[in-house]
Amino acid sequence: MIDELELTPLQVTDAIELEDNEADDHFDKLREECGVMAIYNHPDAARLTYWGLYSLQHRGQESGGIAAADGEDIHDLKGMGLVSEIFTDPVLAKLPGNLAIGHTRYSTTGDSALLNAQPIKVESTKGLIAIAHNGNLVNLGTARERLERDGAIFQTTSDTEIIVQLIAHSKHTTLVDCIADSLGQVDGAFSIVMMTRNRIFAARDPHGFRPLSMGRIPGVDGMPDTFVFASETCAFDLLHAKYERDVEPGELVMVSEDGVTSRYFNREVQQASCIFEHVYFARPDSKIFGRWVQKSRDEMGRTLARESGVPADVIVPVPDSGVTAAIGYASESGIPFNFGLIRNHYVGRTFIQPEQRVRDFGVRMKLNPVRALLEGKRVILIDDSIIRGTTSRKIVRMVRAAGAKEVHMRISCPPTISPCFYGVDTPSTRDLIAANNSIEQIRQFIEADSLAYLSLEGVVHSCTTGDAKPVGYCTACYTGNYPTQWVDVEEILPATASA
Ligand SMILES: O=P(O)(O)OC[C@H]1O[C@H](OP(=O)(O)OP(=O)(O)O)[C@H](O)[C@@H]1O
Ligand SMILES: NC(=O)CC[C@H](N)C(=O)O
Ligand code: SF4
Ligand SMILES: [Mg+2]
Repeated sequence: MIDELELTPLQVTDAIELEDNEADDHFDKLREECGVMAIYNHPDAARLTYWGLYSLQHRGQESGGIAAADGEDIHDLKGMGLVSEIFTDPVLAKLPGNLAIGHTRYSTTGDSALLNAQPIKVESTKGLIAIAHNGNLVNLGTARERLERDGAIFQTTSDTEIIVQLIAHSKHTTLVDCIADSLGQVDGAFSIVMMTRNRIFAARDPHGFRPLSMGRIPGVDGMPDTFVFASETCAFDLLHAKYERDVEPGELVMVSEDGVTSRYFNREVQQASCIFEHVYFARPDSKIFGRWVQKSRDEMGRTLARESGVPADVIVPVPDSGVTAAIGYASESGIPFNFGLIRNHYVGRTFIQPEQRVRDFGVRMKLNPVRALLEGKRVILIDDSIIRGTTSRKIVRMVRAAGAKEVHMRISCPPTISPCFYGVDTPSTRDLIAANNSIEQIRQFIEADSLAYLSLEGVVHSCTTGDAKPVGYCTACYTGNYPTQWVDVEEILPATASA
């Protein structure tokens, strides 16, 4: 990892002869989101937050931070890079207190810079407030201008600070009213955790785009329980915290000396949780939106096998995100599953940070074929998504070069035709291969023998089947039907419009 970070872009590009448009591939990536974490009432709150962030590292690798409160003050520490690179024992010792919140970031609004790292701490007339946010606010221009006219001085260029500035400028008398009032004024996606010197708040936007769960660690020897909030429940397991429930869409939860209280700041809109969390972002060992991700992905694979099965000798996942769907596909089809592509786990994503002009020859470095499993075989490759198609193209070539007789590509979600404005950094419409090409054209481009995607009905079925109360999902990246009114017109113009 250290060696990679020390490579300059010049050294990387000089050393490798790039094929096709490999040089641009880091822009093809589906960028992750952010992970948030909060602990109430634990003598080692910062350390528990650190462990939680470790489990949420897949949601953002650009920067991380922890703020802790000891009843008197809020201390915070933030840095660029992975949580393991930022937080050591001496660093954690500088974060005393029983309350803490933490964040791991992949930027969606504002540069990837220390300035925009979270938690963001603001001193206001209501006291010190720190916030950590997963999601992306839309239609910010007017709110920011209005706040600036009212005398707000922004410390960052991220969307998240709007929320704390709205709280700081709210005319309500109690802090909880100020928070509820402010959350009612912003549009878009937010799963947030906030803290003051002695309270923790957790809230989700009314559509419930991003996940946020609440758990509890039972107190020992008659001590009070510890409350935990995390983007994904995989963060609870390491802390021996028990999942209690989700923070509901439009809900604001407060934990204080008086216990847990809750109120709704908006119950007017329909739930539209991000279906792509189930497809790609969240870990399969997490329960999000009240449902195990593993269960959804397995069913995506099974449904894909039923919808577009093809005779083959082996099912090969594109690791890591394609693995669970491939297991489902293999069980349903009866075709053996095997790891025909091996992932090098030491290729970290710090290597492809957006503002570094580091050119990505990452696919060949990250994935390598297992010739012994592929030679002479009819192979079905399972991946979760195709964005520009350049990665799939390289993988298909790689598998064929390793001796595969046929290569069939199956994708465990529908074609991605529209960008996301709610916290997932997909490219604009003109760069999404499926927005500008037919499935047959994409098949030709990636050089597969056949290509099929899971249907929209199939993905929704996979994320709801067996649930007593199925949640409503946002599927806008497959349909273009956005749950909020605001979209960036430039971003949704088709490729032909820019020609
Ligand atoms: O259109 P493409 O350029 O082919 O992009 C899509 C690929 O990128 C993502 O994986 P990623 O490499 O981010 O890694 P992961 O699956 O290990 O999370 C996604 O899961 C696809 O594999
Ligand atoms: N990906 C995210 O959830 C990012 C949160 C916030 N919009 C930021 O850019 O910092
Ligand atoms: S547009 Fe796609 S990625 Fe964005 S919130 Fe909706 S389903 Fe998720
Ligand atoms: Mg992948």
